[in-house]
Amino acid sequence: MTRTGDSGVSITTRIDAATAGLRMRRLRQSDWSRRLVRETSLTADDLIWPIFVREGGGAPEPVPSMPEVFRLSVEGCVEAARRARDLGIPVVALFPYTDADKRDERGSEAFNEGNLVCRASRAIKAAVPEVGILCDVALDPYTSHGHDGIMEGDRILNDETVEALCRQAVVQAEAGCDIIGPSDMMDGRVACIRQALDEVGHRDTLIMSYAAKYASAFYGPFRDAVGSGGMLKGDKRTYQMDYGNSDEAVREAAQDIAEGADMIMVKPGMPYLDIVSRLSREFGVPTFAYQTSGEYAMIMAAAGNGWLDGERAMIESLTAFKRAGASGILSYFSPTIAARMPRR
Ligand SMILES: NCC(=O)CCC(=O)O
Ligand SMILES: [Mg+2]
Repeated sequence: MTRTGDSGVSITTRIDAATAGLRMRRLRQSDWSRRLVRETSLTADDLIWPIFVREGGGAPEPVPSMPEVFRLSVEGCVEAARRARDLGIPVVALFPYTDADKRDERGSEAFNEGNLVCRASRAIKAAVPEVGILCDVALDPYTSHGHDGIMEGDRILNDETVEALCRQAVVQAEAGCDIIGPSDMMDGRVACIRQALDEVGHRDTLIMSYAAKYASAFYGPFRDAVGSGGMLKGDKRTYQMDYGNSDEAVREAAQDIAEGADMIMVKPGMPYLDIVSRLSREFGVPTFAYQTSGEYAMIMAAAGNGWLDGERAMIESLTAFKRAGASGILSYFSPTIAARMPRR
């Protein structure tokens, strides 16, 4: 059938003339052609799975604001690491739930070589050595005020905090942690941590710096998960970045790379894809994105209400990180996704 416009010229002729015969929809007409030309795809190799560890044994404990996410015993973490290995997920990231009675002003529990993260790390290394372990370096899981550093009045002290972070990094590396993830946003911490690790012989321990970590509303459920929700006094805007800034992220990343970061990270993820894209292109250093607890909770809540297809939304969101230039993603969806993904 030939349709004609007002002038009597066929629409087909007009479109062909205007597009020089190029019809973009040809490539989208079937599943095989879409698969054939797809530019970006996701595999289990792209995933880092953040897990929450708690004291005691027994069943996994649900995190109310993160449906289907649980706080695990040390033995549960070992099970999770086995699952990661079986699913082809290269790395698990450990986050401790710390009871109020183990927290203090200076976050001393961070240097306890028998703390939860260290015990979980040792247990995983012993049982599942083929899975990488990432441990955050920051004091917030251990401070009574919920800040990432040491406080004086209402100020977070940079240099005193960096000294503490170096001790924390060494304790974690001693416990088998493969990747140190400084998430504190103090200045100069990457160089000091690198030096501290090297001095005690941990030259091969990697550093993935949270280079551009924004002061964000998207961390809310995570703070519940690790028990710092109610504790935080004020906010983190004097050390985490202002969400209006992009050039500043470039300067932050340049600094961390110059100080010895092997990999960099942007956090949060979905609202900051422009930053992921900019940093990955600008530096060509492996760049990761953290799809935060708030992003996870949004998708899960909407899916739980039947407002969107959760399965499709999670795959789309994670693929978008790769399209933006991320080498990989820290995501609470990791095991669910990996179970549905082809292995490279
Ligand atoms: N340093 C780790 C985090 O702050 C995670 C935040 C989140 O998942 O919301
Ligand atoms: Mg910095």
